[in-house]
Amino acid sequence: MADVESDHSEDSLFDGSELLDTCTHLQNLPIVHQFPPINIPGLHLDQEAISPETQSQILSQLSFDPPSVTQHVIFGTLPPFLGCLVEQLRVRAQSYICLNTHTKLFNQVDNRQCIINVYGYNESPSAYYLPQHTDLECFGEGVIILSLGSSIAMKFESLADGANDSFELLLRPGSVLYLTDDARYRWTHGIAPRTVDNVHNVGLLQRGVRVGVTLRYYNE
Ligand SMILES: O=C(O)CCC(=O)C(=O)O
Ligand SMILES: [Fe+2]
Repeated sequence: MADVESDHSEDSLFDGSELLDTCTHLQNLPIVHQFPPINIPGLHLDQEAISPETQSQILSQLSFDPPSVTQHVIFGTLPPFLGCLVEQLRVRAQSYICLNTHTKLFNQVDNRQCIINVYGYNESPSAYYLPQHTDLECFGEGVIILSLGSSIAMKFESLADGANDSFELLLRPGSVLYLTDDARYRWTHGIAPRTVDNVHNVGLLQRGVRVGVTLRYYNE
């Protein structure tokens, strides 16, 4: 009897109650969609826009020192490693984004602003947290979000009175999310503080270190 008890306590990662807590926690995770589950004007997700090689090249140019330095901000001319990529995305997006929207995203006279954030630099859920928000008006309409390094779920919430609509969308490494129109102004976006995503038709995906590159225009 004594042997059985000591075997159990030494080998088990969880006691019974912790295991139950973990299962309940996983069951309560929201479903993360691989594709937008509803049609929101101005929401475009290009799942495979940036090759693994280009992602690595960009990541090799960036350094962070978390928790004090988790962000870089660039105003005006983009460094060549980003400028070349934006030019490739501009050409690529012509095939599936209409001219009016494409102009909002890629052909404005204002200066560029680019903000680069690292997520998941430690094990804490809060290292992934981005509060729900709409981007400030001064950034103009077209918002481009590149995801590098690891997948993450971005949450969208409708601002329409009483609508209470929300969903989470998987942003894979190498994907590009474009926000204009309703997606830019009538829905908020953010990232829930979690370390795991429960992805529809895939299952649980552990979040890793992700770098988000957000490109906008800046009208002073
Ligand atoms: O880093 C991201 O993925 C998104 C950042 C964002 O939404 C913002 O800077 O406004
Ligand atoms: Fe944003």
